[in-house]
Amino acid sequence: MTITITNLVTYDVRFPTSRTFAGSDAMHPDPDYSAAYVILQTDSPQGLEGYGLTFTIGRGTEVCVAAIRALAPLLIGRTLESITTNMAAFWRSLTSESQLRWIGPEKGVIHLATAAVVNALWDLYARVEGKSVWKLLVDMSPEQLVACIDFRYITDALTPEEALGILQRNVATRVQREAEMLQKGYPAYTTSAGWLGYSDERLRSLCREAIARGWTQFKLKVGASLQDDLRRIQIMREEIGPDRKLMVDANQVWDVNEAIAHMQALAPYHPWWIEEPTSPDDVLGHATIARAIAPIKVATGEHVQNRVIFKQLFQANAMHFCQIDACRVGGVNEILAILLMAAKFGVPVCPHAGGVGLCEYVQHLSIFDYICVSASLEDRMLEYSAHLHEHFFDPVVIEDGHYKAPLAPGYSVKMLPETLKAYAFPDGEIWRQA
Ligand SMILES: C[C@H](O)[C@@H](O)CC(=O)C(=O)O
Ligand SMILES: [Mg+2]
Repeated sequence: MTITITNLVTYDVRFPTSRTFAGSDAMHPDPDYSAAYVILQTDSPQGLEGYGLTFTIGRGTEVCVAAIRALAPLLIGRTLESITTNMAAFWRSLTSESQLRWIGPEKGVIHLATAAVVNALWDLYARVEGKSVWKLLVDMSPEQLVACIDFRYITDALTPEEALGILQRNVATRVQREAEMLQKGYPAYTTSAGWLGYSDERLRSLCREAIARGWTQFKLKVGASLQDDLRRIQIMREEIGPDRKLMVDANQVWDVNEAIAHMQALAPYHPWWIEEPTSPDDVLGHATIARAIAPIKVATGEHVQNRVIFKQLFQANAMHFCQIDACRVGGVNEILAILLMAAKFGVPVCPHAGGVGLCEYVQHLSIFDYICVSASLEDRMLEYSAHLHEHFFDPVVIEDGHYKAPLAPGYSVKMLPETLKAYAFPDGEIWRQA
């Protein structure tokens, strides 16, 4: 079926989560979870559209919307087929557009916008094929997958031939892992008990509720005063016991030496990883921290801007867990490059999902990663945060601490029309009442 993209519509959608401190951390104490949301309209007789978003936390969403509008002429008028037959070339045409590139390149707002548009395109592609995005990827041949990747700047770490080799060695056993995913789902951890703005009582009661629901792995926000962090980690450890996993997340507030000192003080509570201990751009700083605080591990990625910085983090042994974000880097195509580099360097991928729509996105990426790339669940888990799923047509389904594999066609981020209306900023009723 040949379909043409006829229009791109974008929305600024914001949820007032700062009112309850949901999503709060040491660097972002008052996030309003938000999305620069995209609809790709087409001439499909069935009315097929593609839906994508990039995650933001309030002010600045309008800047992402403007960047998405700047990219729109690169898609409007194109047939889906002309794009999918050479995905890598299409991706490069967006990220290397001769004038827009200057305001990146491949980073910041223009790259967030690229992600929204590229993800909307994958959503459309999957809907046309009648598959969920993970299944669309799983059904592609290794050659087709490699043809989606722009290898510019990463061939010193991963060549197309090596990427092909990784994918090919897993082909024979894909079917078993796909059946396992459909039956058991992908293991997860919860972030929802430990937001920084929650009181000690709330932290305690949310840990209890989460355990009752079957959660076995927990993340706690840290990075306030050491005294507060010690008190809060003690509460979480008391509640979850010595055997359940506890991870901590500082959201970039520390200098390198502060991170080391702080983590040495928290070490008696056995955190499994420290996430974003310092600036996401500081590759060598992460490596220094990783060496100094072993056996505590280092995780990062939600603010890592592109495959080039991920490459350096891998090359420098600077992170033990790779936390891809579905819309920080340039959408599915760039994620494929990062998953394959992670496999080559033997680093488990545990995606970032604390945000609106991120859980919906990353379930597809982790399920694909397991079936086709890593072929392992060891030390791997997907983040889960409990808020705002009710705004999607196909919200994530969690059972017993696992994500159920999504089966509906697309990438799962299509929002309800009433949500787009009520939470539109600044004119939706939620904001007019504020
Ligand atoms: C501002 C976001 O909620 C951020 O704190 C999420 C995050 O760091 C995570 O989920 O990890
Ligand atoms: Mg984080």
